[in-house]
Amino acid sequence: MSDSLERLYLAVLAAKDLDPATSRTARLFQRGPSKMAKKLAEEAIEVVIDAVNGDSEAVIRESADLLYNLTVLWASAGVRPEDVWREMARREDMLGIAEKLPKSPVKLPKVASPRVAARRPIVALEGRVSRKRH
Ligand SMILES: N=c1c2ncn([C@@H]3O[C@H](COP(=O)(O)OP(=O)(O)OP(=O)(O)O)[C@@H](O)[C@H]3O)c2ncn1[C@@H]1O[C@H](COP(=O)(O)O)[C@@H](O)[C@H]1O
Repeated sequence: MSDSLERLYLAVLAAKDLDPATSRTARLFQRGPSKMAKKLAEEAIEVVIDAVNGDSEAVIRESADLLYNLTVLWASAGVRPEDVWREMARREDMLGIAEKLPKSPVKLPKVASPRVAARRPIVALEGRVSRKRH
């Protein structure tokens, strides 16, 4: 996956200075970051709609369009795929540390914290509302 995104990113860089009349990518670079952002958002919304409609084939197609538009915005913003991979690796490392936390049960404080106490009336209210509905 990261290999094909890197190839796509390089293809986008190679196309950005082509003739906007023949290259979609060059056209997006000519129109600038706000147009790129709009296209990216449109593709994201299409993925969301297709997912909600249960159309997995369309989700796959629109996801590929979404990734293309994401690489265009990265290129415009001076962000390289490896910058994103580094951030992902950093997060994986953090999760790795979390997994190494002691597995013995954590003792809860005897007195509920103010946050938990403050939530109690809301829970009771929710209970009353749902009883009225039935
Ligand atoms: N990989 C892609 C790629 N994937 C998806 N798209 C998108 O293809 C979609 C086109 O689908 P449609 O014809 O249905 O167009 P549309 O969304 O209805 O309408 P518009 O996007 O034209 O407004 C657009 O949303 C593009 O954003 C891509 N456009 C270009 N590339 C690659 O980008 C490189 C540069 O290509 P050019 O931009 O053509 O120079 C090449 O390697 C291309 O293969």
